[in-house]
Amino acid sequence: MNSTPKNRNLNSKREDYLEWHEYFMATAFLAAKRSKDPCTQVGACIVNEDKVIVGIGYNGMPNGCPDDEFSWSKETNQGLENKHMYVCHAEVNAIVNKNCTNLKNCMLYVALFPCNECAKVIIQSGIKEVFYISDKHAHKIYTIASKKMFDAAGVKYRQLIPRQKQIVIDFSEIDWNNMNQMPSTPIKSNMTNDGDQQDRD
Ligand SMILES: Nc1ccn([C@H]2C[C@H](O)[C@@H](COP(=O)(O)O)O2)c(=O)n1
Ligand SMILES: [Zn+2]
Repeated sequence: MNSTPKNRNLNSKREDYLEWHEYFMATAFLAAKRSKDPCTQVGACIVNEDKVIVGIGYNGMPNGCPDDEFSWSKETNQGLENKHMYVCHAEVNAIVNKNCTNLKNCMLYVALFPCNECAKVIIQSGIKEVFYISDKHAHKIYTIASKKMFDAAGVKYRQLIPRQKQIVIDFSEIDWNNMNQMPSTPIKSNMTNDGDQQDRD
């Protein structure tokens, strides 16, 4: 997939570029890298009819609920110490983070098939199609409920089978000569706050 300058033909169009589905799903997977969930990191990316990304989200604690204070455990049945009480799913965060008026006829890309709570919000938002990679909870009642609602509401869903298992992001690609000669120094970020996606300051 990634060709180095040495073996790349610089006189004709690249052939190994990402196709749209891969690009949007990879964007969802990149967003998932922001998740603090120790067990499962999920990202979601919403795309409009013009193939413009209009919303991105990942699973995380709600606004104002510090992710180093709220429990990330799921081992306990003690309701208040179980993360499932609190975590906002990636799909809902992508929907509430939308940067357009409405999501009518949009497509949603998400790693895991949406649960029933997200399915309700997806339907209400106007999203018309869901692309996912894994349906590993297909046997669970909440997934069956999701599909029942999607079928009734006319929301299509389709599993994506990626052409390759991995897409590598290599920061040194943009300046191959210089960056590969540099000692590996940490990338400095000017973002002082590592707050979650709703923290804008
Ligand atoms: N479609 C989905 C499915 C799951 N999530 C989130 C919810 C939790 O933070 C995590 C699943 O945790 P697990 O039960 O695997 O420990 O993934 C989501 O955002 N969207
Ligand atoms: Zn959900």
